[in-house]
Amino acid sequence: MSTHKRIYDLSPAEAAEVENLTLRIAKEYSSPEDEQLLRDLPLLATELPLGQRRFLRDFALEDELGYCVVRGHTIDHERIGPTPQHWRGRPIPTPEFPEEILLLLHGSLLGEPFGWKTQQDARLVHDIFPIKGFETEQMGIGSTDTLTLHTEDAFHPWRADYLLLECLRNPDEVATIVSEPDLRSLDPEHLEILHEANFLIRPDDSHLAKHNVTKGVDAEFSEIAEMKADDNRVAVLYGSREHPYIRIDPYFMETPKDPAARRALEAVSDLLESSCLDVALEPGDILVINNHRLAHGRQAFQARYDGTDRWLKRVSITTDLRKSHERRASATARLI
Ligand SMILES: NC(=[NH2+])NCCC[C@H](N)C(=O)O
Ligand SMILES: O=C(O)CCC(=O)C(=O)O
Ligand SMILES: [Fe+2]
Repeated sequence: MSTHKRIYDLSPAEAAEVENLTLRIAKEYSSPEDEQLLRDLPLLATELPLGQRRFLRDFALEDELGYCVVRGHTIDHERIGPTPQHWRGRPIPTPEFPEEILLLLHGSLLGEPFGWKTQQDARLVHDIFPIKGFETEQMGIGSTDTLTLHTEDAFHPWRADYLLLECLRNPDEVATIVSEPDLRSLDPEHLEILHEANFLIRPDDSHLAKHNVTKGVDAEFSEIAEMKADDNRVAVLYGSREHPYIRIDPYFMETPKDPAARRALEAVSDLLESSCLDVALEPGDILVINNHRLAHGRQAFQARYDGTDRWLKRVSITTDLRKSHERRASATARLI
């Protein structure tokens, strides 16, 4: 059992300190994509309270828990304004640039922020809010259907090591679903099969060309299209046998033809479903997800579309930028 605490609650004094820090940094840089900001993040993060930094570092090093929450940041609802209708066409920087910096500072204590050329028009920090017309989609912008349990970008070998979700607004207390299964409870025969490369995980719909207007990334979208049909089988469990890591997104996986593989996938999917917990994020919470241990999703809800909708910010963090070198434009570029 891990000794790491699940929640770090900032004191009011710490929250004020952090707010001043992010407001100051926002004046010194131009946007979340500002290359100088990305270079400076770990240097700037040393100004976060020590307890907060230690909490994140311990979470990462112990590598036991699937998630933790840093709670108590101040969100200035006046300044950030209403929840937008779409993530496209926002001003640069956005009014919530200080909140984006806050998310990036947390990420920089765990690794390097990166983004996808094929997702949210290649932006580094993503918006998660309901968008009209996408209600029933299996994407963060959906609402009326449960967002089914998944590893973020499970299909991709360069998926995030950590995924950070920051809550700006959540008036209806819509829960993020977390599932941290005790994989050791699985049948040894299933465990064996899940550790072998038997499974096809397809790209999810957020990476489709039709949801993006980014120019000059035809090669990347073609690659996604190929990954929808290839025969690149992967293991669902990996790492140690005693405390395995998991990559899974049952909704976007193919049912294995082999009956034993099919039964093993069903068993781990059932275990995931029976290990679910609701975490309703509060404004000022940052949910830190260990993307090798936790599967996550979101409860269904009714969107308001009146500027008061639930609004999260999301960023992907890698501990190893080098593995995606071939796809990044330069050593310091963040888009893959
Ligand atoms: N089971 C799923 N719904 N998987 C896809 C997850 C949503 C996706 N990560 C997005 O950005 O919208
Ligand atoms: O809205 C949430 O709480 C989670 C969203 C999510 O998992 C996603 O967009 O991939
Ligand atoms: Fe997700």
